[in-house]
Amino acid sequence: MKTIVIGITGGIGSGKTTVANFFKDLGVPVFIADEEAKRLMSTSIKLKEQITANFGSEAYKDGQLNREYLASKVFNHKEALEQLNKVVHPAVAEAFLEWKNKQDSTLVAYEAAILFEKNRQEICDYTILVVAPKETKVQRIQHRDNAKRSQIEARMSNQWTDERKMKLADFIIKNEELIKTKEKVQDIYKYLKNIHKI
Ligand SMILES: CC(C)(COP(=O)(O)OP(=O)(O)OC[C@H]1O[C@@H](n2cnc3c(N)ncnc32)[C@H](O)[C@@H]1O)[C@@H](O)C(=O)NCCC(=O)NCCS
Ligand SMILES: Nc1ncnc2c1ncn2[C@@H]1O[C@H](COP(=O)(O)OP(=O)(O)OP(=O)(O)O)[C@@H](O)[C@H]1O
Repeated sequence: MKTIVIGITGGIGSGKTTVANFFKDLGVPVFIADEEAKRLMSTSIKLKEQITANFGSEAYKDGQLNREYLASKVFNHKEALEQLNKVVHPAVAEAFLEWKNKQDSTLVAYEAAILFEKNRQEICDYTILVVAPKETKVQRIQHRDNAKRSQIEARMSNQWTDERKMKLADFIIKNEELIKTKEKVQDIYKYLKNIHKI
């Protein structure tokens, strides 16, 4: 039977992982691209070599991915970010396909910050865009990661605006009140189960 892929995306701090976790609670297996990217960047010899060649040996500290260093190199330099995306994204895409084939579920979810930007909706049957006001997103990330506003805004500037992404999404979740977000996830889940007779 065909596996139905729900793509979950949204800007930094919108609440993608929160939405993905609500799907997980309903039994939907979730692939988190950010996490898989970091796992591969820490374990794949080929990726490690490519990243070190492009960004220098500081990209790894004691064998571990130096996230702060890489973030400082890429989020204010479009070409550097493109360079990193070019080596990491194909590896993540391959890992997703392998993962998908192993799932014993008709519905699976693919959560990624960068989805429409890289035309990854092509691998999804449905897409969900998670949105929240800019100030809310900044405050969530400041609170969660103790990040500076300038660092958050640098990442935002490498992502499409919500308005641009809204035109492409099948479902939009306005993630403000958590209980409403949870209900919306349940509604989408029921709708998909119903139309696919799962
Ligand atoms: C530079 C890195 C090491 C910084 O790691 P860090 O733990 O600080 O951030 P993390 O990966 O958890 O991402 C947090 C948020 O940053 C933003 N972000 C991450 N990667 C990108 C990107 N390529 N383009 C735009 N925004 C991005 C997203 O909003 C994301 O949700 C990491 O973001 C990275 O390797 N990014 C490039 C690979 C990538 O695109 N990963 C995302 C999914 S494939
Ligand atoms: N509706 C909400 N109300 C209050 N806090 C929320 C809500 N949604 C998410 N949060 C909190 O905001 C932070 C960011 O949420 P989450 O990690 O789900 O976002 P994300 O889009 O996956 O972030 P990132 O882009 O950094 O990966 C988390 O600390 C989360 O607990």
